[in-house]
Amino acid sequence: MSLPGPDAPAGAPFAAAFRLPMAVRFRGVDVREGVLIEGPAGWGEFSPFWDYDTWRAVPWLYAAREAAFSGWPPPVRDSVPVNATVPAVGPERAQQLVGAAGCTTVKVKVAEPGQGLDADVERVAAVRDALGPAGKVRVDANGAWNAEEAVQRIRALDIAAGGLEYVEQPCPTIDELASVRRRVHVPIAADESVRMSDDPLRVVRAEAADIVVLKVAPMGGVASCLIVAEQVGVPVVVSSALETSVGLAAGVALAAALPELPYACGLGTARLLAGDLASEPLLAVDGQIAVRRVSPDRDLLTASSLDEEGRLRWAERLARVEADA
Ligand SMILES: O=C(O)CCC(=O)C1=CC=C[C@@H](O)[C@@H]1C(=O)O
Ligand SMILES: [Mg+2]
Repeated sequence: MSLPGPDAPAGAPFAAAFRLPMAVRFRGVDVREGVLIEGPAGWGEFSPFWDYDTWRAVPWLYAAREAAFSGWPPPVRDSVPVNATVPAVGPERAQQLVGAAGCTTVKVKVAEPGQGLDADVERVAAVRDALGPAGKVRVDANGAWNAEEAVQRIRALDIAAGGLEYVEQPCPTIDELASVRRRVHVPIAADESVRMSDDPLRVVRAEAADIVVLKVAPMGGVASCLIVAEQVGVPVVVSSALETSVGLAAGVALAAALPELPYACGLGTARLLAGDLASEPLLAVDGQIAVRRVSPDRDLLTASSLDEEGRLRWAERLARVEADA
């Protein structure tokens, strides 16, 4: 089995597997891989991380098919505000990233395996320093802390930041999030508790989150995220799944279609990749990304295409996910 390519029979959707190195290691990932598919509505990206099993990758396929075959609801704004995203790097590199991004909101990764609270405090303080007093600093712990650790660390990071906008997923479980939320004044945002759950509204019913993070690919597309946003009853933050600009365009479409957009979106992640598939990547200018569709550049796609072994790996994965979809 292999992926259909430019030589596929007439009428078959074009699909191409890609591999792009990250500019900075992020969530343990050094390389992004995936498949682009083309349909009558445009291009979609299917790029579930390899730690997503077949069942968890199904929503990524729905999101890619929506982009390629159905399209997205009309936008209500023509640009969306984004945050800069700072991985678990040292304080100097963190300041460089903040300076290069030109955003007034920054999300800082904390609780990286192998690092301690000191490194987080240093990074967060450096980001505040680079941003100035008017900017907003949020942190994301990816569920690494237990409730007790979370309470202590959030207090320390809130001081280092001179005030945190919110803390994303401090603990893994909804019960822990609820307990932490009762004990700190920093707002709690739920990410994994929403995108990895079979019931994305449970976290809010349990009064465990002030804010909900929505990611188009792991949540099955723009339309399904809009339904969650409508039902959830708390503000939402649209964020990426580290896609190329082709996939990021779906997140931008969601942010563009939401009736309210009170927070900067975590969609400024094209900068975390060392390359892209579009000749004009979805990069923020003055902290804003313009709302538009993105098509890959054929030469960039060819330059980033996977080798035979990689194409086979993705063709097999796609077939497994399609069988479950
Ligand atoms: O929200 C952002 O600023 C960028 C996106 C981001 O942080 C993430 C994207 C993809 C995978 C996740 O581990 C990570 C997150 O936890 O939110
Ligand atoms: Mg997160």
